[in-house]
Amino acid sequence: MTTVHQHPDYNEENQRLEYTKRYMEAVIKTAETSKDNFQDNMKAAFKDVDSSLGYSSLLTNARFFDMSKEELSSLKKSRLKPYFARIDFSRDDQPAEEVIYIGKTSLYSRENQDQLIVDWRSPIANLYYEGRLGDVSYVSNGENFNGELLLKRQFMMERGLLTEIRDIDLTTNDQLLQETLAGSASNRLTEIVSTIQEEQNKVIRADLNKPIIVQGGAGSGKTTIALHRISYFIFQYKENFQPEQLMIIAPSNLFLDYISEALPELGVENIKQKTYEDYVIGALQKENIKLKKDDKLIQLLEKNHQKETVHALQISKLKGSKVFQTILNEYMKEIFLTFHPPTDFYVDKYRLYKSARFVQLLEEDFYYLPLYKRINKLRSILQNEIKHKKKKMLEKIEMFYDDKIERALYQAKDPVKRKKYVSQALDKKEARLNEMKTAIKTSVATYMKQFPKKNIWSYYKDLFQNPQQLVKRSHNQLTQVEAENIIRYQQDLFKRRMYEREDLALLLYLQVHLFGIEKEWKVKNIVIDEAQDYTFMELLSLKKAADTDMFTLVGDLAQGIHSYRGLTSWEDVKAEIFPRATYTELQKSYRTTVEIMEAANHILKKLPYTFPEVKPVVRHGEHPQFIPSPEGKHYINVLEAKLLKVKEEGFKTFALIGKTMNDCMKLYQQFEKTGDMVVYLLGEHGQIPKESVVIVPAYLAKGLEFDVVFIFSIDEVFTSKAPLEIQLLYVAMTRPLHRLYFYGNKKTDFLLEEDEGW
Ligand SMILES: Nc1ncnc2c1ncn2[C@@H]1O[C@H](COP(=O)(O)OP(=O)(O)OP(=O)(O)O)[C@@H](O)[C@H]1O
Repeated sequence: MTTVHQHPDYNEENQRLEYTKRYMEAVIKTAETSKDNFQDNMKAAFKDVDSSLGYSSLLTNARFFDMSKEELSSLKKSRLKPYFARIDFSRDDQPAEEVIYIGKTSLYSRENQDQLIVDWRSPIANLYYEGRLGDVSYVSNGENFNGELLLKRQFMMERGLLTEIRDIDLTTNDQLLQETLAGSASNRLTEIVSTIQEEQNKVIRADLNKPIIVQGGAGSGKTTIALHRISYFIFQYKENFQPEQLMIIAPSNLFLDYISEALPELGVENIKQKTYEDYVIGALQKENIKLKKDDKLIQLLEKNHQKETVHALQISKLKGSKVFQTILNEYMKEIFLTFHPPTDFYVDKYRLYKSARFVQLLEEDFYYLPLYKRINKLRSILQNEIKHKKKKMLEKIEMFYDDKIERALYQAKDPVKRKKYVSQALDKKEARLNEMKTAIKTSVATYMKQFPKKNIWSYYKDLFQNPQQLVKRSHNQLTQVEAENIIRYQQDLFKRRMYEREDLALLLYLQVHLFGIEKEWKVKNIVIDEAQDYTFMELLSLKKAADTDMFTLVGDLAQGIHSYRGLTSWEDVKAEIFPRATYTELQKSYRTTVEIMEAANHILKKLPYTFPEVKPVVRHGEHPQFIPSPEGKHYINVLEAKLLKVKEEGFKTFALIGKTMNDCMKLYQQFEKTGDMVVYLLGEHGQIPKESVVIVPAYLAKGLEFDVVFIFSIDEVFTSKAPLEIQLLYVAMTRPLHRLYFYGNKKTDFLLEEDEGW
């Protein structure tokens, strides 16, 4: 094996690294103290360096020394590994070749603005991810630059020292990737900037002004690249957007906790992170909403699930489907009609506004506003109108009576009569003026009173009153029976003052169109992980609420365990919600070994419909293994013995995955009773403890990964009768990085064939 010192350029690279580290130190120190100290800090950093190397030429005054807190913090983080790659690029239009060092953050020379380290997100760094040696090009600020890529080099470093230099030529496959993947999961996602693959890079850097939908197999890096795309977005648009204007929506708080570790590394920790429920509850400003437990999946997994469950699932599917878009749109048309005034607007006897004009403003001019906001606008328009005409209207009355009085004064001969007439006219004038003043004060309020004043909750309840009406609103897409079922189901919920998850999207859709939502819930860019688990209506209402179509949707239909309500294809989402979206598929998987992925692919074939096979990057490991488990106390002993063994092998994270939470609780209790090991039972809201053994049901393990996974069965077995169970098993089998064990009574409990050799 060659050592790093044997690389022909070792000395040059080592010096470069030393120089960069020292320069970084001086910059960091200066940023932390005062910019006037830069020279002194530079002197201190290079004090023991041979002056013949020419570093003294750097000791000129810093012409530019501004650094944001974020820049300083990322610079500090990359002290021990300032860069991970170098490319040499000879641009066609320039005589000298450029030597570019690529790192997680950029570093400029304060003296001449040279880039000592180029950020991985910058345009030229794209050559590292996409370029092969030879003719290449890259685009920066819309301009194309052609040239030749002469060198592509990777650096391994430990504690700031070079441990390996690797030159990538046309034939070497990506060893760095292989090595990275062979490492252990510290239970969390990390950044992968040095090993991003070409197909992944395309997603990360895909047009930032367009939505993107990524269908990617298990372990293809969807979560990881979605986070890198945000990081890339922030880098490109840091001048225009605050991180708070970006948002990640993830399936559970557990999942948010899981990804949270990768966020600071990527400089995106300040973005909004929410579950869908939390987002909607926040946007509706209804913290105390009583949400029914979202347990339809769990009920479906129970051995003898009831007819009601099937019924409830059908309702979920309908409520999430685009049929409800039609229903809600029709419903809103009806609501709008209740705001068409039957009469013109009068103040006293004066007609100030025609109802037709009112309707025109409502339906056309203020079309962009939510209904109740339009009504507020119209109220102000009427008030304004009065304000402008008030004086004139009062004057008209005054003039009318003054005129009368004057005529009486000149024309009436009899002084008594005249006096009486004038005094009556004066009284009348006074009375009319008072009437007018009252009308001026009250007419807007009176006029507005004819419109309904309801809140979102009563609108929502009114939607589910009459089955025929619901069928009609659905343009006959719902049958009478379906409509009756939905209404019965909803009224039962309303009686208990409850809502369920599927109501949230519909409520949000109505809220956006009728009342609008506060600005803080509008964002510029949204990333949705596990997007296959969302319904059509959820995605649609989110787009409307956030007021952007700039979505990055990543998901895997093969893992669609919520497909009873969620998506079974991306078609409608692309065609009807995100027509501008680019669609990409990722079929290569980076998480697990060939052996485990093959076994998982084999299980997926049992589904009645097909998904393209996921291809693992070539990394071999042990075959998955079935371990027959004895009954009773022994069960835990055997499991613990195996856990200890794999721990000794150096693996760090372990999950015991069961089919249901019930089975997980049973295993957990057995551990508590008879086991010696500390294990954690993961729930929806938990956090994932580091370097420990966790017990988790398969549906919650979705999206997570562990070094070693045991899929166990105590009372619950996987059957191939329902696609859901096959998908759930597939999800569980694609969680491990290195090892997979099945732990139960018989192989067939995990849909494995008895005669399979393992
Ligand atoms: N280019 C890469 N270099 C190194 N590691 C990678 C790369 N791409 C993905 N990985 C690793 O592969 C694993 C799977 O990635 P990730 O969890 O993002 O996949 P996913 O597509 O979201 O998976 P799933 O759908 O199964 O949850 C992670 O450990 C990630 O760090």
